[in-house]
Amino acid sequence: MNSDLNRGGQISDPPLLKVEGLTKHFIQSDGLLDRFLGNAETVHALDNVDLEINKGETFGVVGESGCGKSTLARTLIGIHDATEGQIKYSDRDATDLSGKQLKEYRKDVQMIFQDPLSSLNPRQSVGTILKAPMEAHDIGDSDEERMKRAKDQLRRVGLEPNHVARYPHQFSGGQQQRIAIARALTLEPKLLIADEPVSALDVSVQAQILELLQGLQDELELTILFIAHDLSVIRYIADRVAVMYLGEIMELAPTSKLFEEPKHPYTKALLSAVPRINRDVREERDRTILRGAVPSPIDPPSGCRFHTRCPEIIPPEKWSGTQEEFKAGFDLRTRIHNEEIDPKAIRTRLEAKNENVTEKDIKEQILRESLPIQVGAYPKEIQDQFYRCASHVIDGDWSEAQSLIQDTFTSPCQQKPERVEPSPKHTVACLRVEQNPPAGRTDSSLVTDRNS
Ligand SMILES: Nc1ncnc2c1ncn2[C@@H]1O[C@H](COP(=O)(O)OP(=O)(O)OP(=O)(O)O)[C@@H](O)[C@H]1O
Repeated sequence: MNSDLNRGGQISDPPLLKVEGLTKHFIQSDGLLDRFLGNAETVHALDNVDLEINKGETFGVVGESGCGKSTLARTLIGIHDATEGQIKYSDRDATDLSGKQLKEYRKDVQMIFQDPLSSLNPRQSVGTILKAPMEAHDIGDSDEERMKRAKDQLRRVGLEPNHVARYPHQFSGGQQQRIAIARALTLEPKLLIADEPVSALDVSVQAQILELLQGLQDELELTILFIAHDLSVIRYIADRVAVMYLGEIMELAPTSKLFEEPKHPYTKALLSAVPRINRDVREERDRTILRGAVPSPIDPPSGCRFHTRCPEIIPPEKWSGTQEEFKAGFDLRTRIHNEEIDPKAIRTRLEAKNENVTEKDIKEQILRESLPIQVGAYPKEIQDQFYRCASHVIDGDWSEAQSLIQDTFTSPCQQKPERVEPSPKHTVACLRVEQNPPAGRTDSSLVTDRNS
């Protein structure tokens, strides 16, 4: 963290890195024939990501496994080609560099990884490992000078200069990460991309590496893009944070703002799972358990990608029940959409207890298992609709079941939300959040208004 920044990167310089509409799709197939026959699938690893990283700040990216954090890092550094979008580095388009400028970008932007050992050649001594990038970039006039620089970097990261003679396996995990950091520093980078650099380490070692990175940042005026799934690590190190879900940024804010006034329901759910650090502060936060698995990035939900799991999904204008009832019905809709109900298995389970199982029993059991609240809570016409859906599921007629339930359970959240700025430097992609809300108005009051 840069102490000169007021935790939010409020500086007037142009950003060091500016990303606009960055998209990375992977084509997944079993081979050329699949591609030829059109059987290949598209993995939406990253979609339409916009962000700016200011000089000297630590920009955090957080999200669950598979949300696209590493893809973002690897696309920024050029390991993956972007499918669409722009990466501007010091006002130059980094997706379109060649020759000297490309070499300069590759020198300026360095990366460290979660597992340092896999990025360190086990057959090379630490000295050889540290000299290699200098050789590739013509840094240092002689081998002696490069070796001297390698020793200086080892000292800088808290290791001994004579460690140049040792091999990676002779070090602990924390020391290996220090070697990886030293190697990145040999090129005097301006931006260090750290992809989960502490998540494989013991907690005490994690703290040492985080302190080392902070010290290096102050000493070398480094800009850091820090990727983690651990919110407490991000809270400790980052000036600003982007929260990712299924390849998209849901919320981006200065760290203190994000932790104290999260706006997006996904951020709120993530934060609710973090144990309270300050036990003196009686700030009770109920844990939000998100129902359902993260959807596949091959077929991500339309609109807000979080809507299928969102505890605050917005009912349509015509909905006259409660939000909780709508949410439960929408959960059933999602299970039917994903064909996640197995009526044969339900029948077998029921028959193990009772010989005379009727279709009505199976329908009731389907609704007991897949509708999070009791069917009796709904008006008669919706109950009838649920039973008809269950009949179609038993018949294997998924498309009938799907179109029947989507008539009632359709949400405005299935449309892409605009990004809004509820306060300066804080952007959120959620229909519940208003641009510059008037003082005293909470986001959840929107729901009340809709349903009143
Ligand atoms: N080379 C690839 N080919 C196909 N799919 C990929 C490739 N790399 C990543 N993906 C997919 O893209 C999605 C995003 O992966 P990514 O590794 O960026 O997520 P992540 O947030 O870094 O997760 P983790 O913390 O587990 O590494 C995942 O569904 C992943 O399976």
